[in-house]
Amino acid sequence: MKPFGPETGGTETGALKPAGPFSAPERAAVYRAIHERRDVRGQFLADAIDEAVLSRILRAAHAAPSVGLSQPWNFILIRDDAVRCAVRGAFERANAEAREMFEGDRRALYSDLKLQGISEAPLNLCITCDRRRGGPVVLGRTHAADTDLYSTVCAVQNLWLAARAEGIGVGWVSIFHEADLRRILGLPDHVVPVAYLCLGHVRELYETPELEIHGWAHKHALADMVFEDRWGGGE
Ligand SMILES: Cc1cc2c(cc1C)N(C[C@H](O)[C@H](O)[C@H](O)COP(=O)(O)O)c1[nH]c(=O)[nH]c(=O)c1N2
Repeated sequence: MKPFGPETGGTETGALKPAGPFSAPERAAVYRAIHERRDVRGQFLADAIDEAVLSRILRAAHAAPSVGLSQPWNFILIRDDAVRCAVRGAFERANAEAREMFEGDRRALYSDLKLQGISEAPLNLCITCDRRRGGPVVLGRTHAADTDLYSTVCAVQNLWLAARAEGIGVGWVSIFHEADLRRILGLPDHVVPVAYLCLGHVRELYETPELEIHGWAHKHALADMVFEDRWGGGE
């Protein structure tokens, strides 16, 4: 079988199908994936990810919504140690610079944080956005140029949630000079590296975000984030 194909679903008949709520256990599973998803840096097991599992989570990413159905993403699967080693070097360079951007206690705390699992994770994956995908004028992007990037992030989130359901941990690493990633991965100028991800099986995950555990940041209450009708709640 060709890897990652063929597509299933999508009858293209234009027929509607029932779309009521999921059953209670199905809903619970969806919310569980959402609430138990974590950014993983240090819990990766060495076991390779089975191709069937990888295919399912890539298919979930590829099912994401995209502006004008442009599907601007590509998935670069990185297993070569030489490539990872170069990416790890790019991270170390940027991370040393990042550390200097924080002052005092924050700098010390930053130094203690583990912010990537590039070498430990059995698979690295770069999800890119082709800014030319769909041609010069894309429906929905005519007045919002960055919607191709937003679409790609939708694919990232789909993959992250599907991975959680499969017992695969995902860690997003963004501490790079973009030019370094471009050079190492051979990206053309019109392709943006949106997400560099580390993937691998995990047996355990933290219950709360690691940055919260280490006192770097805390989760905000939903009630503080919801406004009515206009910014700030309309006082
Ligand atoms: C765009 C983007 C970029 C990054 C991240 C996330 C996102 C969305 N995160 C993970 C981030 O720190 C994490 O999502 C939050 O701390 C919340 O934790 P949970 O994802 O809920 O575990 C992240 N984590 C990390 O250790 N190194 C990194 O470079 C990044 N970069």
